[in-house]
Amino acid sequence: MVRQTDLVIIGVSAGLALGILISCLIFFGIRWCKKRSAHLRLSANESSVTTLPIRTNGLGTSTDFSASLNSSIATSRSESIKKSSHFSWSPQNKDRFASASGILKYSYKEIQKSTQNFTTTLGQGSFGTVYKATMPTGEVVAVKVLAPNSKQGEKEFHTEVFLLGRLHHRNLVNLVGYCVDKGQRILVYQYMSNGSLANLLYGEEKGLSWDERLQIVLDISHGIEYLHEGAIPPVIHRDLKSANILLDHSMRAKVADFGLSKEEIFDGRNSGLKGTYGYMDPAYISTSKLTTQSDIYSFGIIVFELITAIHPHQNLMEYVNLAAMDHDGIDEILDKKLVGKCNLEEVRQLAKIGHKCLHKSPKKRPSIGEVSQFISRIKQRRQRRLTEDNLSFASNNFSRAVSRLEDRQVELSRMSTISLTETV
Ligand SMILES: Nc1ncnc2c1ncn2[C@@H]1O[C@H](COP(=O)(O)OP(=O)(O)OP(=O)(O)O)[C@@H](O)[C@H]1O
Repeated sequence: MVRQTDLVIIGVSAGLALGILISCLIFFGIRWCKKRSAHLRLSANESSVTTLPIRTNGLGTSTDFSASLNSSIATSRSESIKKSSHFSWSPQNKDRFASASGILKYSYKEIQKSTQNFTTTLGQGSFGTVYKATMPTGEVVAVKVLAPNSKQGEKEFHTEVFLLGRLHHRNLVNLVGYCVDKGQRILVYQYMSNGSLANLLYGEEKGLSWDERLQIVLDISHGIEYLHEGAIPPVIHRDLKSANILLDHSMRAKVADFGLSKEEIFDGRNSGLKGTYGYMDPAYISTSKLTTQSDIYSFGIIVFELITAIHPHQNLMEYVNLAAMDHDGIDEILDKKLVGKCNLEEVRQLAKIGHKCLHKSPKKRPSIGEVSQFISRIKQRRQRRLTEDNLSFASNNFSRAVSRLEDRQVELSRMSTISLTETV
């Protein structure tokens, strides 16, 4: 016969087991629900972002623009996926592509390892510290770690990831990944080995050639053209400046920091004055009305930085206004490193574009598409002139060689006549 105490023990044990089972079911049930709702939220975000259209026509005559636009959007995502050879599309790895258009999501540990425990500092910005990192694929990237005291909130950080994730162009510094882990927020960008335009203009370096400057200003205008005329809704950078233009290994320029700490989707809302002193459109300062034309103003300032190597904080505008009084006024404020090494007519043409961009009235400033066309024309004319110069140099050389040959022939025939006379 079963004793009464045994019955009690069996009853208590069964009760306990049942209790544990029910608690487990509740615990896992809650976790599943949480995961599911997070997943649904993410999917909703993804679809809302990936369906944001990118305009591919009506971009003026900027020749390679729409092609590069289409291909850059289509290929950069799949390339970044393909490039990660260590990475396979398995259900566990699905999380890596949680962001809008497939930019990679990294763990804090991965970032820590790739930056050798955050010892490879590239620089310091208002957002936080930037480190050089080598990813497991061998790809070198720049990693921006949001400072813990940064005003940039969680929500804005995610907006940036979703916004930058959909913007891809050869003249923008692309966002290739991000990390939200262990209370840290990190952005992973393409690495730009030649640093910022500001460093190249104002640093100790030997200086940029006129050819390089023309290519840089055209690259910048193409980057802005994509933001203003390629993206829907248009994206206003709001902080264009030489410090935010980065250069890659072949000195091609890319616009950086777009939207990092600025609300930039054009929605007509007034979200407070944002930008950098010296680059900010005076019309925007006085009216608080934000349009793409404010970026054109800042671009105009960069044009004159490239011509003069005078920083806007060193009275650049005063020099520029004085120079505007004469046809050749700009010659007086030309960067010393360019004197005698550039075509002054081209400098004046570029300065003319710069002046148009700085027009007091935003409506009278050219669109970025027009700016790109003006600069392209200067480059094309330059190219033609250089080719003609080369041809005429080659033909001069040829005529000199021919005349030397003729002289030689005369000399030879003269010598043979002399030797004949001597024999006779
Ligand atoms: N993608 C990159 N590749 C290489 N270097 C970079 C990259 N991004 C930033 N840097 C370097 O890191 C430094 C800090 O950059 P960051 O963009 O954070 O600040 P900033 O633009 O100089 O200033 P702010 O954030 O105040 O506008 C700069 O000197 C820049 O040269």
